[in-house]
Amino acid sequence: MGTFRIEGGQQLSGEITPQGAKNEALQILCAVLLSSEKITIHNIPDIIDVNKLIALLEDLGVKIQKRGKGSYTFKADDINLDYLQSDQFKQDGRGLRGSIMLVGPLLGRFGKGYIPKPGGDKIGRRRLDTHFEGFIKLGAKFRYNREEYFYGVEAEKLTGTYMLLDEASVTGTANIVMAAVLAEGTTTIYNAACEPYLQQLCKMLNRMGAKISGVGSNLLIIEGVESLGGTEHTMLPDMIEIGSWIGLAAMTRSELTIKNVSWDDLGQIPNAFQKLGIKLERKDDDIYIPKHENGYEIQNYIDGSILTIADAPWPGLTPDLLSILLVVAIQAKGEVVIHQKMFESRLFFVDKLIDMGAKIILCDPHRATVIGHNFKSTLKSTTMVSPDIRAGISLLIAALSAKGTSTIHNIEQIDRGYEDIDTRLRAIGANIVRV
Ligand SMILES: CC(=O)N[C@H]1[C@@H](OP(=O)(O)OP(=O)(O)OC[C@H]2O[C@@H](n3ccc(=O)[nH]c3=O)[C@H](O)[C@@H]2O)O[C@H](CO)[C@@H](O)[C@@H]1O
Ligand SMILES: C=C(OP(=O)(O)O)C(=O)O
Repeated sequence: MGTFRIEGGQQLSGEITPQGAKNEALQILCAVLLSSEKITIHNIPDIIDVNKLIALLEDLGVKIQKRGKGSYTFKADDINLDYLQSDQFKQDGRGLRGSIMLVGPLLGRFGKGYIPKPGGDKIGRRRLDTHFEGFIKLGAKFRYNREEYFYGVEAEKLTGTYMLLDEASVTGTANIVMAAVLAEGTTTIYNAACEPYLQQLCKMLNRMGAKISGVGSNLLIIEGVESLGGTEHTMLPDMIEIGSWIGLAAMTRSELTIKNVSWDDLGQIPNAFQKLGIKLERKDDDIYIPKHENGYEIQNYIDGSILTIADAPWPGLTPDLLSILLVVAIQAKGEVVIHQKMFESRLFFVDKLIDMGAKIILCDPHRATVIGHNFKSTLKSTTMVSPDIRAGISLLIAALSAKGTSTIHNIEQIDRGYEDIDTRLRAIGANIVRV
């Protein structure tokens, strides 16, 4: 179990460049299974989850070459489907959430796809019904081995159809799209998720010869094609990492520039931080955050009632930033309710923040009220364990703002989504070491 030691209370300054998007990378990497031709991908983040998925693809027989930092070529012209039944796969496939998206492309191209119950954050129930209901609608037979937690779908052929998803699942939509692009006839997916991750996936698939329309909306229409070719693709910057840097700047009262953020793909994210009173300036495609010497004040609603920040399927606010917004609110002037609607166990980490001196009431597993300090009192340093990726980065931000030396254990949870975080933090003046 890795550990960070952090000497808090420093003001940071400088520029930071976001890594390629983790959740986009997990979709795009699975899509390389859809073609026997060469696919080149750039801006792949060097993080634990992505590296685990690349290793899984290699074990499946995909020929992979590293071309430079973050750039790889993939050629899936000789796939070893027997590997999918091996104990090794049953072990490694569990290592991350994103591996679930191997199933759709395997089913679409080879008529069968298997996966052990995938891993990822333990942040409440994470069901897979939407994925498998979609595959079944396309004509696949579903089987589930309860003893081994092993899922499988098989089909002689997939046939396009209309489907209304029971929820706008991000990985579920990606999975079904990747199966449907090679189905016979037209598939219509209503209540599709439409995050930039999915938009990027659909654009890449269209460049490979797929026929997907409605990209960016919750109604996707996919005309099946016989086969797909090669392409080149570049990942967008990671919007959750961008939000994490905004939170860090505000909470440590630092002046930071976040480079090349792809503003137009950030949706509600800048707005959510601005509602907490944080000043952001758009400079070309960068975000400039000035030093908040006089703090930041939470905006109430027009009628004067207390602000609620809640997640919603895109184009609503992504749930992956709520833990960070919650931490930032600790030093704001005013009060806010953070309502995490999607996940059931993602707010329990606030106990640690309360130990550090934060004024937070956990109303129920989904809602926390934060009463801001307005920098009148500093958080106390402490020792903590990172429970999940976003709680981990939030605790790290809290530690960087606190007085004294804090220790964070289980930092693998942070490393699974943030590339070289300690080195990049030291480059802007943070006092953090990996021990
Ligand atoms: C690898 C990856 O891409 N992970 C992301 C993906 O996970 P993932 O694709 O696993 O998450 P889903 O979109 O399937 O659902 C997330 C949770 O939200 C609930 N839900 C979802 C849609 C909806 O309309 N209503 C609703 O309540 C689901 O029941 C589930 O508990 O999307 C999540 C939601 O943005 C993000 O937190 C994860 O970082
Ligand atoms: C919940 C997340 O990731 P995963 O779906 O991989 O667990 C996340 O990125 O915040």
